[in-house]
Amino acid sequence: MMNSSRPAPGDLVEDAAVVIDGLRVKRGRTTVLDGLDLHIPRGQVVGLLGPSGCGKTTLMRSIVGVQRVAGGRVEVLGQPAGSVALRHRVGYVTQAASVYDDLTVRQNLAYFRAVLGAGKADVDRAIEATDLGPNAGQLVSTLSGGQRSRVSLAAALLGSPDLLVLDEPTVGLDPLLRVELWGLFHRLADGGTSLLISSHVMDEATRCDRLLLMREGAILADTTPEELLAETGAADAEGAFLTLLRRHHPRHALAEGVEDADGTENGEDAR
Ligand SMILES: Nc1ncnc2c1ncn2[C@@H]1O[C@H](COP(=O)(O)OP(=O)(O)OP(=O)(O)O)[C@@H](O)[C@H]1O
Repeated sequence: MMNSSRPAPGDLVEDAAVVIDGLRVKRGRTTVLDGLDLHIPRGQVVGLLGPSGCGKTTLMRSIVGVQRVAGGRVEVLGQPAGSVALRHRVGYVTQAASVYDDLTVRQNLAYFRAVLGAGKADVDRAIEATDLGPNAGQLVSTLSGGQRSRVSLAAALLGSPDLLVLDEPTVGLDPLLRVELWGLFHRLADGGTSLLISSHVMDEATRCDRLLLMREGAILADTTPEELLAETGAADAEGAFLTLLRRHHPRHALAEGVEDADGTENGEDAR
């Protein structure tokens, strides 16, 4: 079933990395999330996919505890989101690289390691994991966009957090580097880390263990890549997402003229 990982009343969710119950968030005058329920399993790579502005960053900010919420419950690793006990257990990489331009890669990581109180060996481990060895002595201001975002990722790996929340970590990276990063994400998950990774590149969906497809603040599907394709009959994640959109918003302009996975026109009566 598509929503099998959502918590139902009475479900055992102790095993979840994140449990969200009735989350409501307003940003400015907009209600971005309006009663969202979610259950993110531990030790898996979970993709959060959806179009720009659907609320992915807002959801991630709520999970890491930096978003003011209007209602509901967000529990992370058994603690309320944002609690002090989670400070070293949750790593968050925002879309904008949050490292110092006037320090080298290694100096940045040494600084964040000291702030976190992580072991000294962590710096080399993080540099190696993100393939930044050749750039370790380079000032961040002189790095390419992709290299800069890898420095932020390296900083998030310091201290080996139990949950990594990564907001579009592969944007601007070349295909080879993307594949390598997805390999790293899965190695981290194999070692027990839980990862929530947002993207609006639909073909990255197939690289995740589980998928959350989001649209206008709601979770359209909470599933696996295999289930998603089987259930929609689509050939790829993009087609599957369009099929789901049409089911939920049959009159949606986006769907107009788009062919369904079965080759039929996207009219109101196609399903
Ligand atoms: N500070 C803010 N004040 C008012 N509205 C905001 C604010 N930040 C975000 N929003 C609105 O909240 C909605 C969700 O934004 P959010 O950044 O969570 O989307 P997103 O799915 O992460 O988008 P993207 O993929 O483009 O980063 C959008 O409609 C956005 O315009």
